[in-house]
Amino acid sequence: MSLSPQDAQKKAAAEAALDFLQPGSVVGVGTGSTVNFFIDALAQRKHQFEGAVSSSQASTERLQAHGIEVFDLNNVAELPVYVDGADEINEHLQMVKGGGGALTREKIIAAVADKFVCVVDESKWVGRLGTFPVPVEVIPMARSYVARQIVKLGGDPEWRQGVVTDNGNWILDVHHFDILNAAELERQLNQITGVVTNGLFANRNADVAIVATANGTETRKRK
Ligand SMILES: O=C(CO)[C@H](O)[C@H](O)COP(=O)(O)O
Repeated sequence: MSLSPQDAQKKAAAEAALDFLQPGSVVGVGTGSTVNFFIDALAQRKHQFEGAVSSSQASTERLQAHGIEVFDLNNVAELPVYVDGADEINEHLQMVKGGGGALTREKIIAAVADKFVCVVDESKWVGRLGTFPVPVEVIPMARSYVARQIVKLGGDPEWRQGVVTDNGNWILDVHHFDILNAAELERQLNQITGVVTNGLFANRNADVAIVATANGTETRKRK
C-alpha cells in the first residue's frame, strides 16, 4: 500500500532518527503515528540496543509486538536518546505536544534523556506555536477549576471528552493562546492546582529536529 505524501515524510524522518541510536543502550520512545514508523524501523535493529522505555501503552504494545523489551523507567539509569514527534515545533525547537494524549509520560522521559530527537514532517514546522491547541492534562475533579484559570491566562479550553489518559486523567485542549513566551506560559500552566502537566515543551525543548520535506530530511539545531 502506498503512503500519503505526509506519511512518507513521517516515515523518512522516523527512519533518519536511527542514526542517533547509541548501540547497547536503552532508547526512549515517544507516541504517535510518526513514532510508529520509528518503532517499526527500530525492530530491524533490535539486536543493536538493549531495549526501550515507552511513553504510552500504545507504544509499549507496538514495541512488544516487535519483540523489543520495554523497561520501567525507574530501572533505567541512563537514557542517551529519546525519539518523539510533535504537533508543532519552532526554530528554538520548542514544541506543542500531546495530540495523542501522552504528554505527561513524554515529558518525564524527555526530562531523563540526554538528547531529545524530534521527528516531524514539514507541516509541523511553525513560525510561532499555538495554532495547534495546547493540551493540558488535569486531575478529573479539577477540570472546571483549571478551565476557569486557563481563561484568565487568555486561553479557550475545550474538554477532550471521552479521552482518559494512561494516567487516569482528563485533557483540556486550549485554543487561541497568544504564545509570545512559551517557557513562561508552560510554567504558568503548571502552577495551576490540578494540572498534571501541559503540552508545551519549551523549558525542555528538543536538542535536534529531523524535519522531512518533499526534498528529503534535514537535521536542524536550535536557533
Ligand atoms: O505528542 C504526541 C502524542 O502525545 C505526538 O508526538 C504528536 O501528537 C504528534 O503525533 P503524530 O506523529 O501522530 O503527528
